[in-house]
Amino acid sequence: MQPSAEVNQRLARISAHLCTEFPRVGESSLTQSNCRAKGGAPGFKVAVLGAAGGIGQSLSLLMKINPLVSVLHLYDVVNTPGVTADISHMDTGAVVRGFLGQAQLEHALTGMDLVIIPAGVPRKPGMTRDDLFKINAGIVRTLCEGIAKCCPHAIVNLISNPVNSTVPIAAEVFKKAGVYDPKRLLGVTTLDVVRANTFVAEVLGVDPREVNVPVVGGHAGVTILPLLSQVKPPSSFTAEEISYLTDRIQNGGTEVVEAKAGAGSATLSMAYAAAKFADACLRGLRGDAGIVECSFVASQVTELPFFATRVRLGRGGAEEIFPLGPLNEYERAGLEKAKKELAGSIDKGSLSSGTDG
Ligand SMILES: NC(=O)c1ccc[n+]([C@@H]2O[C@H](COP(=O)([O-])OP(=O)(O)OC[C@H]3O[C@@H](n4cnc5c(N)ncnc54)[C@H](O)[C@@H]3O)[C@@H](O)[C@H]2O)c1
Ligand SMILES: O=C(O)C[C@H](O)C(=O)O
Repeated sequence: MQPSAEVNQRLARISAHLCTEFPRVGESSLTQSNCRAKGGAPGFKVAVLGAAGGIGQSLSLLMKINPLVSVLHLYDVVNTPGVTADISHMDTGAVVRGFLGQAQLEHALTGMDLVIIPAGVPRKPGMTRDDLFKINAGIVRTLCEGIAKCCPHAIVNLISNPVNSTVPIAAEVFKKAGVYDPKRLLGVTTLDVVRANTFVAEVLGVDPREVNVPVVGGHAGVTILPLLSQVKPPSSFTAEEISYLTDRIQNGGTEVVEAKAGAGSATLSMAYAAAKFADACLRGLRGDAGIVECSFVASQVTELPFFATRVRLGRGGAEEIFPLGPLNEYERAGLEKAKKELAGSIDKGSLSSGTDG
C-alpha cells in the first residue's frame, strides 16, 4: 500500500527538522536511525552559522574534511537541508547535522566547542564594509544571543562584516548575558594574512607557503596594516614595492568585489582562510603548543579596546596577545591612520548594543 500524502508530508517535516535522519517513505525500510554505526569519533563539535552561503558552503566542506572535527552542525535561515544532505555523503569522519531557521538555532548550538559565523550580507561594488553594518549587526546579535545561552564556553570565530564593529557587538551581547570571555571571541582576519603572503611571494618570486606576513589593526581599508618589515623569512622591499603591496593588501577585498561585479565578495579564498584559522583554533583547543595566528581580539596592545595582532591560541582561545614589535616610520604612520578609523568602527559596534543597528 502506498503511504498517504499526509504521512509523506509529516515525514518530510520531521526530515527537515533532523535534515538527513529519515529517507522518504517508500524508498527503504532501513533508516539512518537503525544503522549500526552511530558516529562519534573523538574530536571537536563545530557549528557553522550561515552554512548555506557563499563562504558557508565551501567552509562547511573544508570543516567536514578536518580530522579534528567529530560533529559538524550546519545552520542557516535557508537551504540547509540540501547543503547538509550533500556534505553528509562525504566519506570523512565528522557526523553532519543540518538546522534550518531561528526555531532550530538552539539545537544547532548546544554542546559546540567552536562556532564559526559567516552569516550576513556581502558587499556589492561601490559599497564599504561599513555599509553592511545595519543588517549584519542584527544578524550577529541574534546569533550571539544563541551562543550565550547554549554554548557560552565555545570559541567564536566571527567572519561577518564589518568585523571591526561586529566583534564589539558580539562582546556587548556576551557581557549583557554575563558570559563574556574576551579570549574566546576572535574576529577572523586570516584572509588579510593569506592575501599578504600571496602578494609578497609574487613580488619576491618565492612559494607563498614559505612566507608569513603579520597583518595587524583591523579588517577594512586603512585599518588593514601589513607589517612588511617583519615578513618571515626576513626580506627587504623597495619603497615602490612597499607602496604597491600595502595598497593591494588593504584593497584585496574590493579587488574581488569589483571582479565579481555584483555577485558578492570573496567566498572561496575566505572559506580557505576561515578553515585555516578554525583548524588553528582546534589545534589550540587540543593543547598543541606554539599555534600563532593574527586575529582581531580584545587587546591592550594599543589604547583601543580591540585590535588585530598575532595571538597564541590555546585551550582557552587567544591565551597570549603579542605586541606589535618594532615598526618602521612608514608603518608607524599607517598605525596612526588605522587607529583613527578603527576607533570609530569599534565605538559604533559597542554603542549599538540594544538597538537594531
Ligand atoms: N572577515 C572576512 O575576511 C570576510 C571575508 C569575506 C566575506 N566576509 C563577510 O562574510 C559575510 C558572508 O559573506 P557570503 O559571501 O558568504 O554571503 P552570502 O550571502 O553568500 O551568505 C550569507 C549566508 O548567511 C545567511 N544568513 C543570513 N541571515 C542569517 C541569520 N540570521 N542566521 C543564519 N544565517 C543567516 C544567508 O541565508 C546566507 O546563506 C558577509 O558579511 C561578508 O562581508 C568577511
Ligand atoms: O571585501 C569584502 O567585503 C569581503 C571581505 O571583507 C574581504 O576582505 O574579502
